[in-house]
Amino acid sequence: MEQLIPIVNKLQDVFGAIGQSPIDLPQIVTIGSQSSGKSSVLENVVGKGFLPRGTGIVTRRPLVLQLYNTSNHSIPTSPNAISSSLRNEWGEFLHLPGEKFYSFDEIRDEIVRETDRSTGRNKGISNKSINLKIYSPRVLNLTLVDLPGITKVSVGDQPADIEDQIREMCLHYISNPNAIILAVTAGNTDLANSDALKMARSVDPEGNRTIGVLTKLDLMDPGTDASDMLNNRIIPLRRGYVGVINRGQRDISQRKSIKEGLRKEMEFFKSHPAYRSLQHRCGTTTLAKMLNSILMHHIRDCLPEIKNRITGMMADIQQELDALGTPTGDISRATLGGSLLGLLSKFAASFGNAVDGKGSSADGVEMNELYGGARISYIFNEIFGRSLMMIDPFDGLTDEDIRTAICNANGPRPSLFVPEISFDLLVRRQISRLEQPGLQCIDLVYDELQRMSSQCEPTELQRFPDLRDRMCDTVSNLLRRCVSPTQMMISNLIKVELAYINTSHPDFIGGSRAVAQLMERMSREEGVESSPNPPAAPNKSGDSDGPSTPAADHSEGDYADSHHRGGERDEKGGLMSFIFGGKKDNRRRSSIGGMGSPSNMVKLPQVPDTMRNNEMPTDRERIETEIIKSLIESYFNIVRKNFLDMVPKTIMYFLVNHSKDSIQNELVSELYKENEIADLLRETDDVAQRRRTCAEMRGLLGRALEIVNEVRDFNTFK
Ligand SMILES: Nc1nc2c(ncn2[C@@H]2O[C@H](COP(=O)(O)OP(=O)(O)OP(=O)(O)O)[C@@H](O)[C@H]2O)c(=O)[nH]1
Repeated sequence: MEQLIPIVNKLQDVFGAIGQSPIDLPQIVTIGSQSSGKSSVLENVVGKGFLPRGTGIVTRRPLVLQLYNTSNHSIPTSPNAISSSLRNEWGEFLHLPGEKFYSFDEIRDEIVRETDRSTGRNKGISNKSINLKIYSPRVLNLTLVDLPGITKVSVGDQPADIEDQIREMCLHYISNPNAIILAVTAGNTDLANSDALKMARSVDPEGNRTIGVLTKLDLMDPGTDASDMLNNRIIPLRRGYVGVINRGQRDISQRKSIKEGLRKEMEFFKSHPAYRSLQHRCGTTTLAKMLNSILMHHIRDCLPEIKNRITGMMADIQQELDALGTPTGDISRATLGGSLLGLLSKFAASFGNAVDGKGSSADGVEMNELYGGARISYIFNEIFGRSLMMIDPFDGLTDEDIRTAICNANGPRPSLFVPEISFDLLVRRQISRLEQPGLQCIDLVYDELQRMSSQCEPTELQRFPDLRDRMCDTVSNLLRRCVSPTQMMISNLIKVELAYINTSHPDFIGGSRAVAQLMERMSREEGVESSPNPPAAPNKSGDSDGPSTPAADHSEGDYADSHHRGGERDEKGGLMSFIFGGKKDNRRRSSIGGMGSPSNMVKLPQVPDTMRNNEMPTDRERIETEIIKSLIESYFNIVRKNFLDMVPKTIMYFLVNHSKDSIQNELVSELYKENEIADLLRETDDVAQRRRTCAEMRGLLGRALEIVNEVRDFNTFK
């Protein structure tokens, strides 16, 4: 194992430095029959005697042993860890946090105590693991698992199904594909009946991660030996078998060291006639080498992926270093001027491209969502356009308001015709309502341009916060300056509309056609209801379902036709004579008549401060209201259509195109000033620091690649 320690340490160091997770080495798990020597094998592999051993069932809970190498890199210890150079090896139990065990005898005692704590003293078992961490400069970062021995007959407090319970426990650990299975069988027992081998085969049928370990070869009957087994002849395993001799119970009682045990083991195999020719299959050192080799192959299998990660990181760092460029302090004034111009042009160009839809955003959003000019188009069509079409031509205008406006336009005497002045007044009021959405649309596009400008910042700009701030200010000022004329133009669009209500617009319904339509509708309704009465007031928005475009309602042909037809209807009288005096308004008359005969002295009521029509509208008033409404709707639709067309054009001309076309000149005239260039292109300390960190990181990654290559070419058996 010792050979691997420096290599793995080097890799771990490099990974620690570059912030990557270390290689996940396989766990080594021992399984085997009771007293076959599992704990002894593990101890020898680790090189430390700290596991309880003895006859009968000793390991009664899984022991998960995590080894941490403490040689020269960060140690995962508790906060009050003492890193004494004298006491540089210690153990810590999960169930005793913060307590350090510097003596391995004490560790062994604590394992016994903790086993008894949950299983009792009478040979009970438990699948609750004991977790022990060993910190040492002489170990690999490995996890080893010692499991209770497989037994068939329950004794003491053991449950009747002890065999099944232990089997389940073992299967849990050896099923992990990252586990190397040490299937321990005592040499002096029958290999064909080895529980360990049977169990290992059930989870690793190919034998890729199983090593057969034969213990107690020193206890075999004289004249017998394990050469057939070691030669892989009895139950063949892909990785074969290793024969070992652990310290016997007497050696342990006499406190013989592991080192002494290993020496005795070597002597035994060298002097034994059957094993002399099987040295490559004998001894704890051979087992350690096999483990080494497996670990090394595992590490090598991980290397291509690690290498990929490192080269990927290197490319990123190089890219960042390129973006950070040369320190500006080292650059001549003339070159600095060129760099500044370059940055300004790059920004202006990418802003222009973003507006025109030619560029791509720095953060690559163009595949997932709309970007740049496309967002402006969305604002025009989806936000402004849709909202405008949603406006009801009679928004904020009730039939009652219209009636009052008609009365007011009439003045002291009722008019003979539908008073035009009330249409003029009301339609202006409705047209004014369009201004606000137009102005809001400017704000939306303004925000969008601001957003685009921040997305267009070249990455190099991050180095120069002063320049970045000044560029932001310049762009913001430019955009702000463009906003006022745009607002003024949008307001003017409304003013222009209000300046002249063009009732001879070809799309306008006109008075005659409005009347004609109403007549048509009334006669239709009369026909249906066979009612002699004039129709009740239709709903607020006339008889259309909602706002509709004038073009859809009345084509030019319709218009001419309607004039004609309207004229015909006029001559026929009917409704027109009803409106303009042909028919008597009975209700009004009776109401006036109700004011009493001159013979009675009537006291007039007081004149109220605020006067409104409080009677129900007369039929004539209802009809007048309907006519005014269809005039308003028709004219409003004409203006809305104009506005829908003109607002985007105005915003594009005064705000978007103007800022796009003048951004480069603006930036240069504001920021390219001989005496300010050096200040603008001064890097902040953290940029310099970042460049240093990147350079260091690049060095580290280079070193990591070297190490990875070294490990790849390393020969474990040299
Ligand atoms: N002579 C000799 N004794 C051994 C050998 N291996 C183990 N022993 C002894 O066998 C007994 C059992 O050894 P352990 O290592 O505790 O066996 P285990 O498989 O861990 O035992 P459980 O955990 O109780 O199943 C101990 O007394 C060891 O000293 C060996 O190779 N030769």
